Order: sequence, then C-alpha cells, then structure tokens
Amino acid sequence: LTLEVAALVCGEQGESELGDPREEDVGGVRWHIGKARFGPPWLDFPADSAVTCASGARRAKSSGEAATHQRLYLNYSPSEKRCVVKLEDRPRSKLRSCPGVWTAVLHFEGSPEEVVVEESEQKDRPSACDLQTDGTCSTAAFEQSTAQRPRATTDKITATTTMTSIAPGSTTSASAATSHRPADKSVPSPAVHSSPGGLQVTQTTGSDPQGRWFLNSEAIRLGRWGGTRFDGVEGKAKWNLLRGLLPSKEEKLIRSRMPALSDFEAKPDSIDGNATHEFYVYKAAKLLHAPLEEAMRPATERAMRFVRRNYNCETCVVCFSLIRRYLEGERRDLKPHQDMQALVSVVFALNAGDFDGGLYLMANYSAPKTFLPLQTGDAVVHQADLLHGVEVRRGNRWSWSLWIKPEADCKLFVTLKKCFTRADANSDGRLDASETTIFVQLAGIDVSASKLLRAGDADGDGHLDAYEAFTVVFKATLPAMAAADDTGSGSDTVSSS
Ligand SMILES: O=C(O)CCC(=O)C(=O)O
Ligand SMILES: [Fe+2]
Repeated sequence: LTLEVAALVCGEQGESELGDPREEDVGGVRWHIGKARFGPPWLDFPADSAVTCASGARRAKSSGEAATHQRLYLNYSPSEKRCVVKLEDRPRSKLRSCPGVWTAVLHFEGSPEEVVVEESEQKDRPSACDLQTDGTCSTAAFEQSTAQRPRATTDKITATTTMTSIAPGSTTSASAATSHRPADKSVPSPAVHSSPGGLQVTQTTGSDPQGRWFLNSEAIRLGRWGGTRFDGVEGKAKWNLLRGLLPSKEEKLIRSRMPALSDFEAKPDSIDGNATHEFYVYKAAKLLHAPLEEAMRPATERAMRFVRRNYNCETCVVCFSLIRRYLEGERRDLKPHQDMQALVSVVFALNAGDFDGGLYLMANYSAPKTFLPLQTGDAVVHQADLLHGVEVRRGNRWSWSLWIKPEADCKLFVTLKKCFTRADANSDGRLDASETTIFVQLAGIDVSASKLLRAGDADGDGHLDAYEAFTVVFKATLPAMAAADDTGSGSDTVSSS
C-alpha cells in the first residue's frame, strides 16, 4: 500500500531543488516525497518541482490505530539541513510564521496502520522551522508555544478523508491532500450536507420543503461565462451562490499574485478587536494593488454584471475589494455581522478544500449557523440584511470579498471617514456630543447632532464610534435589517479601514 499524505515543509522560495526525490526509511516505513510546491499551503505546486529532506526524520514507529487519522508534516530546516516528521496539529499551528511552506505528498509503502509519528521532545535541535527572510531557521517562535489542543473526534474523521490510499507505484498527485478538490457536481443530500472540508452540517433554514440547502437553482450566463446560480433565504435575507464564478485558471492567477503574509493589514477589527489579517485591493474605490486587480478583473466584471442585473444599482462600483485570511494560530472566526459598508457583498471562496467550517449564515443572532457548501471559485452574493460570519475549525481559509455600492455612497464613505477623523478632536476613535456636532457640520448631514447620537449610539455609551456613526448615515441606502436580539453584531472594517 502506498499512502498519500500532505506534508508541510517550512522552506524558502527557490529551494525547490533540495535534493532528488528519494526514499527514506522512517521507522521501518519507506517513504518518498512526491510533488512539492512552495507558497502558502493552499497555493499550487509547479508540477516539476520536488523536495526531499536531506536528513530524514526518524521519529516514526510502528503502532496501530491512530495512524490513519494523522497527517504527517515534514519540517525542513534549511540552516540545520534537517527534516522532522510531526503530527498534524502541532507543526501546522506553528508554521504560521513561515514566509511560506512546502506542501508535499508523501508516498508511504507498507500498511498505513504501521505509521505513527511521534512528537520530538528534544530541545537541542529545531523541532520545527520558523524560517527567517534571510533563509535561516529560527526555532524561538516554535518553542514558545507548546500547548497542543486535544484532538477532537471530528478532526480525526476529517483527517482521515484527507488521506488517500492509492495503488503502489501510482503517481497520483496531491489532489486529495491539497486544495484541488474536484468540482462536486452533485447536489448535497437532503437535510444534511457536507460543508467545505467535509464537516457534517445540519441544514437549518427549513426554507425549502425538500430540505435542500438552496431554494432554486438555474443555469445563468454572465457575458461569456456560464454557470449555475443557487439562491436561498436565511431569515428574511436572500442570498445567491454563483458556482464557479471564479474559474480555476483565474483563481490560480490570483493565488500566484498573493502578497506576502506580512503585507496584510493587522489592525484591530471593528467586530472583535483582533487583527484583521486582510489585504485591500480597492479601498474606498482607490486601487491599491494593480497585479491582483488585473487577475481579479474578469471575475469582478462578471460579479458586477450580476449585481447590476439583480440589485437595481446602475451606479454601483466596487468600493472595497479585499482578501481575508484565517490561518491556524491567527484568526479562526469572524463573529456574526452584517456588511453595513456595502449595498451588495460578493464573497469568493478561494480554497474550499483546505479547512473545516467556513462561511455561515444565521437567520438571527440566536439561530443556528448554516454553512453553505462552497467550492473553490464559488461566490456568495448578498446584501447587508444577511447575518453571516466565519468559523474555521481546522486548516487555513482564504476569501476574497467585494463590497459594492453606488459610487456616490462610496465617495460618501471617504468623506465621512475624513469628517469623522477631523471631528474626533481627542482622537479616541469615538465622538462625544460636542464632537458629534462638529461631525454633523463637517459632513453636512441634515439631522441634529443629538438626534444622530441618539439614533446611532447602539451600545449606549454616550458616544458614536465610527461604526455607529456610519451605520446611521448609511442606513437609508441599505435594505431592511434582520431583527437582532443580541448585541454581538458588528460590521467589518468600517472603523479599521
Ligand atoms: O471571509 C469571508 O468569507 C467573509 C468575510 C466577511 O464576512 C466580511 O469580510 O465581511
Ligand atoms: Fe461580512
């Protein structure tokens, strides 16, 4: 038996020739590395690249049970010329500080049950690699965090599905272990469907008598692109899912132009105060990254066609375009919220196969979460009435969002932001009564400051923060909000962008 396993190797771009692919003896189990590629774990491999750990890890031993539930990781230290095989959880969470990782596929010979990889307790050599920009390998960041969360049963089940038994000698590539999920044409079964990554999610909308996750589906054309549109309702909010609006070729181009992790913004998010980990391609209609914009243009044009056709907004423009990442050890979720900053939001799934969980919808704040069965390249289109959030239970997730609104409103956003900043005399990020008076004057809003304060001060602290201020000003341009019975609401980045 040969077992195909994903492995992450901390590495540096250009080091694809670490050695010829060859077999190593790990605890009596023969393995060699198949295809490998460099980049964030979800990027594509160049087909011809290969990586081999020159000094193979020796931590594996024979054992029963758990083996088939584990993914193995090969941590290669360029400076130490070492390679360590590790259990799934631990290195993954620590690999986050690498500028990129090698993702490889190991071919094991022998029965999978015989493969168990132990954690190394040795301190005198790098147990994993925190690769520095100069190519050296620092262990400090890895050693800091030694806590390992207990493995949940669902993790094990999911991990099992990422391992594929293939015939001996087969040259099958990384399909099962990396992001290349073959497009699933089948409609999920009634009542229960698989979310991205294979997590079982009970369908909770109840909006469809047949228990499907969508209400209707139809073939749709947008320019030269043809695909399937699914629609549904969560609470009172409608959504559309455009399957494959971002074709694989374009998605790959976007991935190849992804900025370095360090180029992402890490400002506190207005929803939860945690680092946003987002990268703006457009901010208030201002282009900030031309190469990505070029790669995103065809899909953006398709999305805009759909939006103009369905949302009655002739003057709509892409006001914000941003990539968000949810990496292990970084951000794991985005609390339920409504996109107050957009008339229409379009969210593209960039790597559906790499994680469990993902984008969910809620009918209201106490309703259960409904995870849409998104595939890579799918786009969800919705308005500000849709309560939604993100929860990633395993793996790394990437998304690309467009926040679309009439051009005038987009400009208004910039104006309001400037007015807010100028009115905020003590720069504490919120406006008291007298600062609100200045804000109203500067923005030329046709309402008294006290009324604005009363209407907008959602948390009752006597101040208007940016989110509250913009919300009341924008509200007129938004569809009716779903009733919220919880204070956990928020809107993204309005105050942080
Ligand atoms: O990452 C996602 O899928 C959605 C992000 C989101 O809801 C937002 O940025 O407003
Ligand atoms: Fe959102």
